[in-house]
Amino acid sequence: MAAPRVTMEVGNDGVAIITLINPPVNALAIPIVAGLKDKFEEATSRDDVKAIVLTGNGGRFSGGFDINVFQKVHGAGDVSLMPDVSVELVVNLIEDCKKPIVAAVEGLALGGGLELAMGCHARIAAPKTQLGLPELTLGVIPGFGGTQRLPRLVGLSKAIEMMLLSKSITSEEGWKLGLIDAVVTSEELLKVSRLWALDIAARRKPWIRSLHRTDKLGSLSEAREVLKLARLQAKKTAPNMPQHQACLDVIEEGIVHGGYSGVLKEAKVFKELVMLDTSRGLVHVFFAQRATSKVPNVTDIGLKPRGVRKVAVIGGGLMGSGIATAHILNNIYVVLKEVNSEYLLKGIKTIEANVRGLVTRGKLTQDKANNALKMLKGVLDYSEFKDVDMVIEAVIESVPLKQKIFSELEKACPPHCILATNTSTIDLNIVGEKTSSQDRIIGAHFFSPAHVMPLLEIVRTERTSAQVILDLMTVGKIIKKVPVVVGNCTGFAVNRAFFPYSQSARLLVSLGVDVFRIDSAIRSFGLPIGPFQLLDLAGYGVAAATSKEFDKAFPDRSFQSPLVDLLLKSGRNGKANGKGLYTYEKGSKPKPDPSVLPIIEECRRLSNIMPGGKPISVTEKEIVEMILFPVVNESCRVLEEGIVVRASDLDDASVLGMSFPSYRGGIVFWADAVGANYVYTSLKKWSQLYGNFFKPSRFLEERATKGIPLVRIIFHRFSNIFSFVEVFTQISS
Ligand SMILES: C[C@H](O)CC(=O)SCCNC(=O)CCNC(=O)[C@H](O)C(C)(C)COP(=O)(O)OP(=O)(O)OC[C@H]1O[C@@H](n2cnc3c(N)ncnc32)[C@H](O)[C@@H]1OP(=O)(O)O
Repeated sequence: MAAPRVTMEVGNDGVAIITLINPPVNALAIPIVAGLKDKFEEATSRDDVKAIVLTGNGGRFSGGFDINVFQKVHGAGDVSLMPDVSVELVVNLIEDCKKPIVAAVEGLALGGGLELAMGCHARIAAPKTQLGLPELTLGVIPGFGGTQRLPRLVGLSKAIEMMLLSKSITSEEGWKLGLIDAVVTSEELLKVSRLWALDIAARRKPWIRSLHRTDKLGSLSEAREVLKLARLQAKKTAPNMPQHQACLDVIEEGIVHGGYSGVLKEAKVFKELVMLDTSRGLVHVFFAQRATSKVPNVTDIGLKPRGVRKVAVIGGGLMGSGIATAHILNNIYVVLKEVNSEYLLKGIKTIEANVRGLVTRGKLTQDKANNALKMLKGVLDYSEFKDVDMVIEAVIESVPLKQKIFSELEKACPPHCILATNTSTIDLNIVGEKTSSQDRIIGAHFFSPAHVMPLLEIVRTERTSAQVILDLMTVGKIIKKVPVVVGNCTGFAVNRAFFPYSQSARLLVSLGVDVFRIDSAIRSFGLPIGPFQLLDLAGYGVAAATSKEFDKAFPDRSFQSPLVDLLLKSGRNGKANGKGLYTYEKGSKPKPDPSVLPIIEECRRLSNIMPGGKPISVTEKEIVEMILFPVVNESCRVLEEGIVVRASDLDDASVLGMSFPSYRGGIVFWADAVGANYVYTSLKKWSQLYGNFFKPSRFLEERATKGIPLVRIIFHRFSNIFSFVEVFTQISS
C-alpha cells in the first residue's frame, strides 16, 4: 500500500486542490497531518493561489484522526506522540488563513475529518455524506476544535446530541442545520467547491470563521439550562465514563469565555482523557471488532462469498422468530417452517410484533416494515426448501430431533445450501452425525433477542468448509451482526467463558453474601444487570438445563447450587411468571423481593459451605473479583484450546454477547489491566479457602508466573484445526 500523503495541484483558475490520500478512509495519520501543514503553508505563500479546496481521495473525505496513534500513546504511555493539530493547523493555518478555504466533502467526514472541514470557510458536500463526531466512543472528546465549532454551526442542543450519542447525520440534514453550505452531485463537487472558494475570495460569498460565531448559541442562561439537562442525562446513561461530562465542561468553557479559550481547554482535556483506562479499553474494542473479520485460512485465501438470497428458518419460537426478523429486515427472503399451523401462526405473530416494535420505537419506517414483512413466508413442509441458500435450525435442544432434521435437510435442500444450527450447547459433530454433509454444517449462534443483539457466534467444526464459514460471515454482516468465528465445544466461546459467572454468584450466596448486594456490585462495575436479575430474565428452567450441560462437561470445576431447584419448587420461574428474586410491576423497575430470603437461607443450609457456619465478609471489589476472575480463568482455557482465533475476539464477544462494559475493553483486556498475576494469586487463595471451583487453570498459572499478558497469542491453523503458538514479542491484538 502506498504511503499516506497529501497532494496539491494548482489550477489555471488559481485554486489549489489539497487532497488527503490514505486509503481506505483517509485517516489523519501523522504524515498526513505534517503533509497538510506543508501544503497549507505552501498554498498560503504562493502568489498564483487565490483560494484553496480541501478534499479526500477515493470518495471519502476522512474517517478522522488515525486511531492507531491512540494505541501508540497507550502503549508508550506518552501523550506527546499526539501532534498539535487544533491550534497549529486548524486555527492558524486553516481558519485564520488569509486565503479562503472550502472543504469538498464526500462519503464520510468523521471526527477529526469533520473538524478539519468545520475549520474551513465553507463546506460543500456530496449527497448522503456521513457527518459526525464519534470521539466519545473512543473515550475521548473531539480534539481538533469540534466541541467549539459544531455548536456554533448547528446549535447547542443538536451538537450535544451528535457528540454525546456519537450520532452522525447526512449531508442533507447537515445542510438544513447549517453545517453544510450546499449539497451537490459527486461529479460537480470539485467544480462547485472551486467556484465557491473563488466567490469567497471575491467577497461574493461570506467568509465565515466558525469559531467566531455566536448566533446559534442562544443566551448564556439558555445554554446553561441545556448543559444542565445534558449533564443529568449523561449521568444516567454513561455513569462510569468521564468523557461525557468532560465534553460538556469544555463546551461550556467556550460559551462562557469564547471559542478560542474553549479550543485550548479542549486540547488539555483531550490529552488527559486519552491517557485514561476508558480510552484504552474503547480503542482496544474498536480494533478488536475489526479484527474479527480476518480469519486465517478463510478470509485470506482468495475465496469470494456466494450470495445468500433465500433462507429457511426451522422453528418459530423466540430464537427462530428473532433470527427470521433479522433477515427480513435486511432484505433476505425467509421461509419459516413449523410443525403445525398453530405454532406457525404464533411464530409469524412474534415476527410481526418484532417488526412493529421497531416502528413504535422509531427505529424503522412503516414502509420499510411493510416491505420486510413481504419477505416472509410460513410453511409446514420442505417443498420451499429446494432453492434455499441457507437453513438455520432453531428448534429445542434435543439431539435426536436435530439429527432427524439435518438428515431430512440433506435431501430437501440443494447441494450448495449452508446447513446451520442455532444450538447453544450441543456438539455440532453430533448434530450432523447422521448426514454426509459435515462440510456444510456450521453453528449460527445468535443471542436473544436475535433481531437486536449484535453478536453472531459462527461455530466451525474441523470439517466445516472455509467457503461456508465465509458465506455465513458475509450474511452476518448483511444482517448487521458482528460475526465472530469460534471453535466447537460445550457453550462455544461466550457461554463457555461465562458459565462460571452465574455459578460464582450462586457460590457467593451459599457463602452468605446477599443476593441483591451481588447484583448491585456487578451493576456498579458496569454490566447492565447483575447475575440474579439475569437469572430471573432467562427463567429458571433454562438455567437448570444449561447448568446440567456445564456440570456434565466440566465436572471438575462446576459448583452445584441448590438455589434454582429451590426457587422452582417454590413456584417461581423468574420474570416469565412474575415471580423471581425480584418483583415485577408494569411501568416500574424490578424490586428485590424480601419473601425469597427464607429460600436463600434454606439454600445456604443445604450447601453448608460457610466457614464456621458464618457468612463470609467481603467488600464490593471482592464480590466483583470473585464473580469475574473465574470467568477470566475459563477464558484462559478457551484461549488455550484455540476456541477463538485471537484473544481480542473473546473481548469483542464478551462486550457484544454478555454486555461486558466496552470501556473496560472486554474480559481478557480487563484481566490484563488488572494483572494476570493478581487474578492468579486471588484465585489460588480462594481455591484453598472454598474449593476447586476457583482453581487457576494451567494457562493462567503459566502466564502469571512468566509475567506474560493473556492477550499475547498468535493462532495458526493447521489443516482445519486452530492451534496456537505463544509469542514473547509485543503484538497488536
Ligand atoms: C482529535 C480527533 O477529534 C480524534 C479523532 O478524530 S478520533 C477518530 C474519530 N473517527 C472515528 O471514530 C471513525 C472510526 N471509523 C469508523 O467508524 C469506520 O471505520 C468508518 C465508518 C470510517 C468506515 O467503516 P467501514 O467502511 O465499515 O470500514 P471499517 O472496517 O470500519 O474500517 C476500514 C479500515 O479503516 C480503519 N479505520 C477506520 N477509521 C479509522 C481511523 N480513524 N483511524 C485509523 N484507522 C481507521 C479500520 O481500522 C479498518 O482497518 P482494517 O481494514 O485494517 O481492519
